[in-house]
Amino acid sequence: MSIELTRNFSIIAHIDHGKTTLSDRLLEFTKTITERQQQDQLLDAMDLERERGITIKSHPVSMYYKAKDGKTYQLNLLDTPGHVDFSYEVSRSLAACEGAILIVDAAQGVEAQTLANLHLANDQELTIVPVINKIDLPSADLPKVHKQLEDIICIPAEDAIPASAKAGIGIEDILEAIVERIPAPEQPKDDHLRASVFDSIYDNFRGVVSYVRVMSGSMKRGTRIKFFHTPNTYEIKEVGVFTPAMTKRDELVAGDVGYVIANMKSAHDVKIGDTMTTSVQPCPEPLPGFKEIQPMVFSGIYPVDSSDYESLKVAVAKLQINDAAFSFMSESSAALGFGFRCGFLGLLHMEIIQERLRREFNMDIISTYPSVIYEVTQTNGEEVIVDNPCMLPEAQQIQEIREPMVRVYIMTPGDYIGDLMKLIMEKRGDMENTETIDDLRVMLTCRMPLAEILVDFNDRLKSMTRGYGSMDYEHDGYRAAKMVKMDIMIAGEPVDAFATIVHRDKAEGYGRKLCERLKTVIPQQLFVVAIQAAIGGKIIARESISAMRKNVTAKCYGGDISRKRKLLEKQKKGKAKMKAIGKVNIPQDAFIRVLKND
Ligand SMILES: Nc1nc2c(ncn2[C@@H]2O[C@H](COP(=O)(O)OP(=O)(O)OP(=O)(O)O)[C@@H](O)[C@H]2O)c(=O)[nH]1
Repeated sequence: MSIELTRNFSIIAHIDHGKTTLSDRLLEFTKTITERQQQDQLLDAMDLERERGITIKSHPVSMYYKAKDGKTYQLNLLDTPGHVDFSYEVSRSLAACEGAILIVDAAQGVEAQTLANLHLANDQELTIVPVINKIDLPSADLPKVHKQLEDIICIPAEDAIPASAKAGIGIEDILEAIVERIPAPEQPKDDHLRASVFDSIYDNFRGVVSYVRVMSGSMKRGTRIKFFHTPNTYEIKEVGVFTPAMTKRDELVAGDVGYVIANMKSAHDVKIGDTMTTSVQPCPEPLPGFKEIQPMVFSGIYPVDSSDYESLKVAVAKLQINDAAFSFMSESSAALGFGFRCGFLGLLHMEIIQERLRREFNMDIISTYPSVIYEVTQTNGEEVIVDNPCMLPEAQQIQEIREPMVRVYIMTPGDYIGDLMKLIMEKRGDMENTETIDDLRVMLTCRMPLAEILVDFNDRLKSMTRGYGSMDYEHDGYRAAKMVKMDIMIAGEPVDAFATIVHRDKAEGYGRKLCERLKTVIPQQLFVVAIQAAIGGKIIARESISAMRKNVTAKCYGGDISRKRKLLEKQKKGKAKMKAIGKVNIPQDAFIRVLKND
């Protein structure tokens, strides 16, 4: 297919505005996929994605469309993950396109994620084709959405294509707009191979499959390739396109979107955003935009039963071969035994990995409170990066601690602004902008510490706005803050699994909460147990559990010795599941309960 007849595009949208439904309709209309296949494809999707109703990852697809001008075009649709954890992948997919369809729900209007996605598309200077979806809904309000497009996004309302992905309205108009409005890929300036790797998956049988957009040159089976950010060279075993199944082709040329299989054995052999070129005649410099993926959120993962350590090690290593964004290192904790310190792109990524360990590997795991990365300047001038509260240098050795920040976009009905501003302040955020979107809604922009939105910010936003508020965020550098390490001591012994880095002003409140919660999960002992929160040796919160003599046989009056024995047996078993912290026995699930509840 000649380059003038190729169009590369993505679909961007707020969650639930109809991206998946529209993609399916485009595939159906171009007869790329039959209804029967569509069902199969749905069955193939990861369980997790279906349960959560979000698309985490999906394949690009090539379709052929005979346009009204009589010519047949190859349209390559690159899907983008719809979550900020994967925003680097989104930016690489967008960089491989010339245009994007921007879907806006006719009833809901522009949302926070619509804007965040649009920023990413504008950064890549893509041609935007706005589509107003769900016009079949009785609550659809086209004039309102038109006004929002003009006021907020600065797109002329007449450019927007009214559509219903569900009812099949406007599908042909969208395809025509892709052909007419989105430019063909640029003619390459020379013949050097330059292919941008925008995603990769790991296949148990074929190893790494790289998804690429070829910018110039060509490649086929036998071509020797190399990258700019990994050292090795590889020989290509197979190239092909997505129809949507992987379909072998003789060659990929400039303008094409397809896949490359070379003998790469681990997800770490190829980095997303890197440039693939030939090893014999490499292009002089890489394509722009590469970034090393940095994990932003860390958590310890431990086997509940310490004899499962080896199996857990095998499981995390397997996951890492699949997922280059996931990292781990062994660590040990006095409270939890041997386990791993794991790095994730964000909270959703963390949950996905934990779920996969549970489901695919049948691991019974416990994870510690998530932590972000802190940059620490020590008094001796040395810089250290801290991802584990236990590794924070002593207070007197610290000159400055900087924490990661995010810029948050919040869309909310105007009535809740007051409450939301309070929440933002409580979370140590700074308001940057308030903009009226329409008669009902307002968009707030603020800068907040990443650590503050990690756990419950979105939930509180949702409940505060009765579900009408939406948010999205992007990473925005580091800022100095008064962070301190808070220890939790049980009967005088610090328990490393509960150590956290908190803001000095919030330490008391958080310490009190943790102590109260621990009090409810630690069983009474034969002596009084003190639960204390401390900063650098100074106690800031305290609870105590009164002593009790536990006599399990008390209920068995008199005779029945076998029943007595049974109860004693049971008590012994119960003891085995306890973890001894100093002289206090803490039930294993106490950690789970306390850490989970947050
Ligand atoms: N009434 C109506 N409903 C639609 C239309 N398009 C999609 N929907 C419904 O809206 C819901 C969300 O659609 P999806 O296509 O899954 O949304 P999405 O944007 O792909 O969501 P993510 O994959 O989570 O980003 C589904 O229940 C669809 O059936 C439409 O044109 N009209």
